[in-house]
Amino acid sequence: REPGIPPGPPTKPFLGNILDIPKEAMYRTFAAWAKTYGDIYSAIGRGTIIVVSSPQMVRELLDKHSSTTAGRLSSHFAKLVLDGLNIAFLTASDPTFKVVRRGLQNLLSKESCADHVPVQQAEASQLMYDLLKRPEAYFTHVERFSFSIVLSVTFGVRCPRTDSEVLREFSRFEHDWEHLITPGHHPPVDFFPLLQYVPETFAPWKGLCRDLKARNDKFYYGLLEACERRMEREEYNGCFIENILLEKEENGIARKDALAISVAAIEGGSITTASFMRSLICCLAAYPEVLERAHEEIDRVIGQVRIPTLEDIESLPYIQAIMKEVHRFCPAAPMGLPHLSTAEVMVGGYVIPKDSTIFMNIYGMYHDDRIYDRPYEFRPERFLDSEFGTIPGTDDTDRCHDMHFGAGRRICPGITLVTNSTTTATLNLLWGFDVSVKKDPVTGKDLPIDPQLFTDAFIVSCTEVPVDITPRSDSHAHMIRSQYVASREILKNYEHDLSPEDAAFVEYW
Ligand code: HEM
Repeated sequence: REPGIPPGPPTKPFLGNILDIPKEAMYRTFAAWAKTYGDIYSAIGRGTIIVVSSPQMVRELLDKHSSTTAGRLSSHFAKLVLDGLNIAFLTASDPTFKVVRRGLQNLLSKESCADHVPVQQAEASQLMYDLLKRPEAYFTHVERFSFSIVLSVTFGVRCPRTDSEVLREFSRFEHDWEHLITPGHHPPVDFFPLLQYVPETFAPWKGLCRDLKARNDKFYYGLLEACERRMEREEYNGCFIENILLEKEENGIARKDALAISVAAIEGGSITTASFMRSLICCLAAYPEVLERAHEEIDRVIGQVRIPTLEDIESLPYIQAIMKEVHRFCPAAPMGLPHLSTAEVMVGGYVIPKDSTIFMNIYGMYHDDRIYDRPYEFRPERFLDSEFGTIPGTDDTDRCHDMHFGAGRRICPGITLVTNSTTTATLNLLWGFDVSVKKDPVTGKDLPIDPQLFTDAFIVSCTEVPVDITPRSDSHAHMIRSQYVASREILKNYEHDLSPEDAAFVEYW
């Protein structure tokens, strides 16, 4: 440990804390260490790691010093595979970073997001219809829903089926990419840069990177070219790529940058949105009293004769509390995305050296029992008892509702889009369905589920659990079908050049 840096767990010679940091569920270890070492502590891994574990420290280090803490770690694999196409791996001084961030502002601003609402509502209608038909596949239905929204608003095409080739290809790439960058699966090239020069015979990861790059390019340039071909045929639907290319003289955004902006939205917005919906469904099954109270509120305020829409959330405080509690209980990115300090900074009397990796301990902050009463229980009413769900009397200075979206210059740009998607889907789900744990066919008792068990990935959710998702009545089911029929008018605008299987699906649903 360098002198003056925050304290932390004892280190071993040469290895620092590398052996203490588990590859899986690292956020649980970070949360436990915060109890011993406080709001800001350090660990030694690939260089100095700084972990911030209170809203005040987040404000100090990531917001106030954002000009020096908005870097990202360099990744040799990201350079080889993504070739600058994914903003999450670009450092803030990279010229593409500014262009992509500005483009995302354009695509995801509050005003632009208002234009995306009809697509989100229509996709939520299909999600409800899918849940009516095949509730047991809820895990993949929400994946399709999330992916189709970002695909529609960027490239102007949708994903009608959970088996659509475009989703299969995307998921396969994400899976292989995550495997490639998970520590322990391949030699740590960033740690020992000389490994870059090992001949390919002894470095199978080099071939793998080439293969992944080819697949990634084929996937995204394929979507871009399909959009350009549609534009040549003058089949417009107002998607982001169309707008950028039509106004390229005025906006000066190059084709590759337009692509990078769309890639950012797809990579950032697919799995995260699905993760929220997956955790919501698991928690509703595990806590039936929450669902009962949500039904009571929605029946009282909305009634059973219309399906709620986005604006209705304003008059449904308990459902707002449920949504906040899902983000608290299972934050999709439990450690955010690591930032890198690009100069030395002083915070809280400690030195944060240049090139430190900074993690925001989102999971730890949301599960601190000094701040949240019974943090491991799903209790939406905590957000009715106090604004931030904290124990009354807690010092809420610098606390905000968006902690799970990161901080500083790299804060998630998709907050409005995801809030609109998840709110619409949550309202539709709660209005129309009962969600309960499946029963054991022999004993008739609920099958055991554990909402504390999260998927093992960088973006997490509650795990897939055996649930029954059933319409609340025949009348609810009938209205869900009618809403889907009506939404077909909107969805059709995004159904160009479908594969024969997708075309058959949208015709004979
Ligand atoms: C539940 C949903 C979501 C959660 C919890 C979430 C969370 C986060 C977090 C924690 C970060 C890292 C912020 C930081 O470095 O401080 C991030 C970055 C990012 N998110 Fe989200 N996000 C969600 C949805 C979305 C959506 C819908 C989009 C786009 C349509 C999106 C696009 C991005 C992008 C492009 C970045 C990288 C920003 C950068 O590196 O400058 N996210 N998100």
